Amino acid sequence: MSRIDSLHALGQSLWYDNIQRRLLENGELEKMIRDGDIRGVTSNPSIFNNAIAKSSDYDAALKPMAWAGWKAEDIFWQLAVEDIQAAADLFRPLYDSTHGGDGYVSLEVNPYLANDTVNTVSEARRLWALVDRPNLMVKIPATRAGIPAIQQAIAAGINVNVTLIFSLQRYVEVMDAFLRGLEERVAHGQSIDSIASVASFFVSRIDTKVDGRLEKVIQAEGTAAPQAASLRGKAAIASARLAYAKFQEIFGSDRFVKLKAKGGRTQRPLWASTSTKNPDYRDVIYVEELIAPDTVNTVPPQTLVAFKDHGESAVTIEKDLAGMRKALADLEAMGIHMEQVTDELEEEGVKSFSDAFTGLLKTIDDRRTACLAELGDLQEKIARRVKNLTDIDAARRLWQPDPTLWTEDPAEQKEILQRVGWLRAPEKSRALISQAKRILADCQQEGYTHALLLGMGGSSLAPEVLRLTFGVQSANDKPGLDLAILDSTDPAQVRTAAQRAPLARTLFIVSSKSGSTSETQSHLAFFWKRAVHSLGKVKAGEHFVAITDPGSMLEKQARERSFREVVLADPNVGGRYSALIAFGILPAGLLGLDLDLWLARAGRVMSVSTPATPAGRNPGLVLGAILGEAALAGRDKLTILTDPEFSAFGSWLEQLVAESSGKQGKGIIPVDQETLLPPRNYSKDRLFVYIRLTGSLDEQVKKLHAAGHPALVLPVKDTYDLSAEFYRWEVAIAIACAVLGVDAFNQPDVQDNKTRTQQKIAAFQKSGKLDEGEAIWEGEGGRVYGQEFPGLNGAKTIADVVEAFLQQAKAGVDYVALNAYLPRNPRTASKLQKVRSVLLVRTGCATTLGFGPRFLHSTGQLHKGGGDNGVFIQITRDPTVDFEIPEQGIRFATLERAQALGDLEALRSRGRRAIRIHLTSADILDLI
Ligand SMILES: O=P(O)(O)OC[C@H]1O[C@](O)(CO)[C@@H](O)[C@@H]1O
Ligand SMILES: O=C[C@H](O)[C@H](O)COP(=O)(O)O
Repeated sequence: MSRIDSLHALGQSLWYDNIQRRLLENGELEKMIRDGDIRGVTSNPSIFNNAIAKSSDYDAALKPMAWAGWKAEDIFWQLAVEDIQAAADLFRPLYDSTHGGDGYVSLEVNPYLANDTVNTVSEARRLWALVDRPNLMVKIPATRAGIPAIQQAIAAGINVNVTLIFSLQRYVEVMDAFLRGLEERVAHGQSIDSIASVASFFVSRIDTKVDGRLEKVIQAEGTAAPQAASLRGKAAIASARLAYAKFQEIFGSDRFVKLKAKGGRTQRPLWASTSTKNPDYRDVIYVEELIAPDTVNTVPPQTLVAFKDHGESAVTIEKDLAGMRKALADLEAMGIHMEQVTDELEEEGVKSFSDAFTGLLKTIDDRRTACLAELGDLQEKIARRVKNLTDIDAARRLWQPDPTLWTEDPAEQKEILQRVGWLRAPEKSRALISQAKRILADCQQEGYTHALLLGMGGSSLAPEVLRLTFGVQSANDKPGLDLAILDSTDPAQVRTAAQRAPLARTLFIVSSKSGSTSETQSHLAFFWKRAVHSLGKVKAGEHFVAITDPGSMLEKQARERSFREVVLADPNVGGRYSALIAFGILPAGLLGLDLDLWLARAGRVMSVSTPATPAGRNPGLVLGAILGEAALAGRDKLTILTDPEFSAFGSWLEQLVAESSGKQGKGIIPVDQETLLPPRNYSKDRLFVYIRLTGSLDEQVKKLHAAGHPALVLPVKDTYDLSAEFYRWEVAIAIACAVLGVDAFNQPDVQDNKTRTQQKIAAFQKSGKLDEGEAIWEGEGGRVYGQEFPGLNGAKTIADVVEAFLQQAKAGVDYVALNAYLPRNPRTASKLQKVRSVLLVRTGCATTLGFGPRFLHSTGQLHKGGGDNGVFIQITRDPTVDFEIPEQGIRFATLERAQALGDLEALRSRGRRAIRIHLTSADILDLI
């Protein structure tokens, strides 16, 4: 039997005098409950001050409320209630199994109200309703004004933990108030069997004060000094033991027997303030000396550790009661009057909790102000917008979904009804965990080492972010599969993907919601043929897994070819919102991620994104309000900054933001991976967002703030918070689109590009060549296609062409998009990044970089459907390798070029400023 079990066997429950978000989030509190260490939790304003002011645990939760314009006190109660609810939920099984005997969590009323009966009662009612858990105890101080409040709260059916009890006399009043409350209920025919209460008798503080007085007597070295010395450390235990005797008397009386017959429970004494303050005393003295049936002892962390290590259990409460009485009498005789002592303690107790509360609110207020500064000139707009989103019931309408939140168009409305399944993904996707684990375990056992995911946009971006963020993790004591993605038709890139892993050890994941995406179908054709060729048809199937919507063409193909597994996705989720359903979960599992933790992190954000959450606390809703308002105010270039650990995140976010918002001439332009320059390089069209893990960009972000740029800092704790960010941003974008008045779930301009590409391929299949059109410029190293523009004729070099073309770009309004139909590899990317930085400084415009055809499934929608503020430079080059796409009569290079031509044509059909620069012998760096 553990030391704590022994204590419990004697009738004393140990509660924990501490709460902290970290303990709730990292499973520590849950473990303590499971291990039987604690049977309840108490909090007070000092504990919350300690928890909030001395940690960064609450920063992420505090931000949206600050941005939404909440006051410090409202922020505090929201945070406190969340912790109390979470703890109460963890204790619920204990509460249920003990039929309300234990498993309580206490939350104290506002300490400023300690002398105000009426407001204490209404505060108790407010907290009871707000926390809404049967195992809550509302703490009410046993001040004079508190006594009637206790009675009224009990009569109202509220569980009460009476706090700050120091004197025997007051304790008797507390018990009386409790009984009166029960009696009142009985008189009104109300039940009393579920009402629980404890009376917190504060112990160590009595010794601290009495010992202080004794010390003076000892210092005076008079005749009373030896007796004073012998009385040190006696007053607290004596008072508590006598209090217990009163408890026995009152709860053994006929008065209580009557109530008991109606189901009334005793109001257990709870020994509070039981950490040892004087290091000369045993560190578990206020536990060991007060052990009794029907009691609770609430201990802070250090006392719990000490008791677990060396606490001794025996019923001690009745030990030497006569001696206890004598000790108190001796103190009186010495002029140390307990009534005076306890009056002072009560007053000081109220003051110290009020001071802690004041300090706490001040800390929250400082943090709130700092958060508000991140909004720059958007502050008022955001507060107004969040209020408006509350008024229009945006969260409920998102979850419902009510399509009128986004659109009046009946066809769009119909589609939206099947597009918000992702909201419940953190819960629903739990069903996929065992499947993902099984596939990984089987593959590991069969000697697979690699996976290649074939997919575009929403079907590939999240898996790639996962691979880049987490690397290959270990699962089942072996590495997970080394996953790569292929989302390019560039032949060199197809080759790289094919060469990366030996076919015999590679699992191919064919990922497509629609099942018919042409790039994915081409990749499937290519790799299927290779697999059949080297492994034979039967074995080839074992190397393929499909993730797709039920009934898709891909499902059919996969079944016909006997794929190892066909994972059917939730059809009520659109591609770019699919990171937390099968499209993201299976790859995450194959990489070896801890899927329980992955979904739990997203689940935490989900729990504060529901319609029941106040709008200001909903992290995605507030972020959406900011994104939408910023765009309306001309800050439509969402510039994504991250610490290196999160650097891949932006490529997923690009699609979510651009494809959701970029339509009907509106849109938010995601700017990812742009080199961060000093603030003078930016205009008023920017909204920066910094996903902060280590703070490597703190200094630069500070400078942005100082220069008046809005730059939101979103703190993350570790890489597993990525799932929480996926979820937060999905809500945010859905809300931002509502603010902008666009349908967040369709991509009306993507098809045009596809159709033009298909036409070009059809023409190629007839004539054997692609019609590239007439070059508008031809010179050393390359050719240029598109609409002529001023300055072109005088251009001698490609750099001159670029320079002249970009004369059209308006600083602070336009963005310059570099769209490269080239292999995406580090060398090419770094050259293009260099070009990008030069163009940023030269034009004063935000710059983006996309690789075709990948970006067509990401930012492509915005390029065509968004505002006319894009200036597009396409870059193409003839490939050095090429492969046939089986059964399609074309090669990859032809498909890639047809896509580039279709893209340019689609842009120009909308009057966009766009050229294609075809590099013959010139290098990418020759563009600048
Ligand atoms: O999963 P699928 O159907 O292959 O689609 C891939 C991508 O293509 C689009 O439908 C259009 O670009 C995206 O929305 C989507 O993520
Ligand atoms: O409910 C618990 C009390 O608030 C707590 O035990 C006070 O302890 P202290 O006297 O150590 O502050």
